[in-house]
Amino acid sequence: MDAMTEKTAHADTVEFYGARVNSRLLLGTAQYPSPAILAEAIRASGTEIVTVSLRRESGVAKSGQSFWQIIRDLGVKVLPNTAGCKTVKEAVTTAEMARELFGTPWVKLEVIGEDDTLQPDVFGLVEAARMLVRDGFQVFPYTTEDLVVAEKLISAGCEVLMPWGAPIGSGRGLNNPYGLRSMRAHFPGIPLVVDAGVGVPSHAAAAMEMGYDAVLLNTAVAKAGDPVRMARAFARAIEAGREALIADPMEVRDMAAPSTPVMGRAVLGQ
Ligand SMILES: CC(=O)[C@@H](O)[C@H](O)COP(=O)(O)O
Repeated sequence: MDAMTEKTAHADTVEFYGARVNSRLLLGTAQYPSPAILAEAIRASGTEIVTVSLRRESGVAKSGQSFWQIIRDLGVKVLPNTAGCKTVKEAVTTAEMARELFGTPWVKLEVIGEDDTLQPDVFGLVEAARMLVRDGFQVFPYTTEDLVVAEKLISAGCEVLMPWGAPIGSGRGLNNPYGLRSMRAHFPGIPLVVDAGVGVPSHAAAAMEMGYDAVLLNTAVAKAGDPVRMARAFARAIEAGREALIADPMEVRDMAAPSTPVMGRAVLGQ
């Protein structure tokens, strides 16, 4: 990389609702073996935004306190989520409580429509997004790669979209690369974040190579044998994928093209 490209890559930040961050990795905070490992994984990931479930906070009062202290000490931005909410009413109420508790207008909006896949109820999602935006929230909707739904979310006032890679916790990676590519092409100016289902760093790198602005993940780091090392691996993969995109990858071709040009003919064995 020449000095100029290096400078450009380093100045490469991303903006969500006017907040500019350097790291394109957003990290979930559930299911870590211990609060200490969670803190170390957050540090190793270099993330500047962590997503936090209100249910977890209010459910476990005591560990909730130390958890909140850890997040505060790390100085990262908090993106409260409505994880596990299945109705519009539940999601909106959870978002309102989260705003009060965490003091941020940001909300990662999940309205879950189905238990086996935990896929979004996109009808409820659009309705809840509309209500929350009207109420002053800055909504990060967990959605599918459906372009019609995406248009409706944008009309509702969402300035970021978070299509799923695969079902939450599945680790399957990018189930529908075609759909995700179409979405990127269709919304060139909207920050797009692949959220959920990412299993290994190469999945995250692939999302970045497609032109996604960031990746949100939780289980792949929290459930790794060594979450701290895995957090670091994801950070590097996301940087590599982003750098590759900026570097403008070669065209894919069907036929071979010799990478070593041959001039003349070698005369051997005489
Ligand atoms: C923490 C959170 O917001 C999850 O609901 C998110 O969608 C991440 O999913 P994975 O755990 O599959 O990475």
